[in-house]
Amino acid sequence: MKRMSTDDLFPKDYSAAGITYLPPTPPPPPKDHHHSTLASKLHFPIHHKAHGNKMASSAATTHVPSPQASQAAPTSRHKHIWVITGPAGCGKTSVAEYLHMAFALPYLEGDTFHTPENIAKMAAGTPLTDADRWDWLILLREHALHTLASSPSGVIITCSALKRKYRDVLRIATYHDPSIHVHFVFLNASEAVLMDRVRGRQNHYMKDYMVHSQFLSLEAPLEDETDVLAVDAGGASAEVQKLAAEVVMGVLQRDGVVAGRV
Ligand SMILES: Nc1ncnc2c1ncn2[C@@H]1O[C@H](COP(=O)(O)OP(=O)(O)O)[C@@H](O)[C@H]1O
Ligand SMILES: O=C(O)[C@H](O)[C@@H](O)[C@H](O)[C@H](O)COP(=O)(O)O
Repeated sequence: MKRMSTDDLFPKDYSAAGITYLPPTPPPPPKDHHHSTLASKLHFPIHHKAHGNKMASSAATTHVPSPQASQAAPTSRHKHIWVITGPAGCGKTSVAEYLHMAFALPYLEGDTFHTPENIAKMAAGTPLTDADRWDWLILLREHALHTLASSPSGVIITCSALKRKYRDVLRIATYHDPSIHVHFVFLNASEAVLMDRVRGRQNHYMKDYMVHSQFLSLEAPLEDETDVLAVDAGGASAEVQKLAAEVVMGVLQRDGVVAGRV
């Protein structure tokens, strides 16, 4: 694998490094059906939509900025790294694009930080090993930190972060600056649901038969991972996006955020 230079880590031209700043278009309307089965491995309260669920009823009252009206980003006491996590097909990209618009925060797409070797491996149907993932995770963490320098209120990144030790690599971001807070928005849905979604996705190197390997690797977050915000990702895109935005907004409100114009 190619060794990283400082220029690779902190390039002048972000687009060349795969950093995605999406254009200001609203997310597409929902086009799918609700599936409610949850991964049995999860040890956490999960944020559901508001149907007789205690967690959801408080979330339902949280005001979330609409994606079309997000010019004024909320200001925060802390620098937040929002890691949108979960196995392939759980909706990381879809949720990250929504949060990017809703909160006017930069967004780094984790898939674009893989080496060509890793992409070729996954495209050929071979799951990555721990050794394949370390440099990817570190690169993503360093880019998130670099992005915070110009966007101090926060940055959104997508990263499957399937194992606890991978999440720990991202948590090291807080060593650099105690005002940095890392949050994992864990999108929780069943293997069958994700298989269906990945099967329906076009032009992506990750094929549906890779979903099983992702679940074999998955170490769903434990209760002591207090920086995890678990969201029921089994529903339609619009529902999942809204639940994710609500948990983010909940943190920002607790953080004493001054809400921007919404
Ligand atoms: N909640 C959802 N319900 C149905 N389809 C979804 C949902 N979220 C995303 N999708 C679709 O499923 C596929 C995988 O979603 P994506 O956001 O790329 O997941 P990930 O980034 O986690 O691999 C895409 O085709 C996307 O449009
Ligand atoms: O969109 C997807 O299908 C996923 O995001 C997928 O690409 C993936 O999860 C990785 O980036 C591979 O790395 P891991 O094997 O560590 O998940």
